[in-house]
Amino acid sequence: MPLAKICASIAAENANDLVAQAKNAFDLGADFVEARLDFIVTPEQVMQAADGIDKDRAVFTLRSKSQGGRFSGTEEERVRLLRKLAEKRPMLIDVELETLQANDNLADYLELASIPTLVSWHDFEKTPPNDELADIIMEMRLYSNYVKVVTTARSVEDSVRLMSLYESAIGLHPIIFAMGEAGVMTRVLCALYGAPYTYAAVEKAVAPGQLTIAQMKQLYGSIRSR
Ligand SMILES: O=C1C[C@@](O)(C(=O)O)C[C@@H](O)[C@@H]1O
Repeated sequence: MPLAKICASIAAENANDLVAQAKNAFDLGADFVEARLDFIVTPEQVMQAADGIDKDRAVFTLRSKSQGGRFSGTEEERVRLLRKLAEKRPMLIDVELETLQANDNLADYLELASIPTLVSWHDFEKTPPNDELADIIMEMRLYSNYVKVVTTARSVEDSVRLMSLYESAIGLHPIIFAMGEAGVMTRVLCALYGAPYTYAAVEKAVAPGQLTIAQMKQLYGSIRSR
């Protein structure tokens, strides 16, 4: 049994490239792919990309600019598109906590239709105190039992402290780790703390500190072989 599952983040500007990159990621040994659909330029291409990849092994993400994403349309358009993507029933649909809080209709639909939803929250500057992060997790709990909290580690201390947040997320399939150089250890360790998978890059990092699929496999492989 591999020690950890790997989810490759795929970012491309059109459907064909995204589908090709997803195939490449699976060939390289990724267990899952995260389709960063917010990098795609038109809504038609977003839906075409969603149709082109193996949705049972895919996380669909349409990240807002306010949470570090690239989606260039209006918030109404993004929410409408999220709903259409959810109707495709991917393995998980990633929706930011603030999006669920601001859009009852979307939240109700995801719940009533039992769409597996990964509630996410990101901080691209720092790692707030753990009690603040625990409060965020409490709010996430209202929407799903899949949660993701991604912060930015400014120091190794931030990373070490962040790992104890797993205690506040029992039963929530938590994915908790930190971006940045000082956070790389958390990307590797999260699997040992019970995260269902860790994110990796195919080649180019989609977020600060992302390792490649090959690096992750090398690290986990050598833990296993001892
Ligand atoms: O939330 C995350 C994690 C991530 O930001 C990372 O740091 O690996 C990459 C994003 O694509 C994904 O949605």
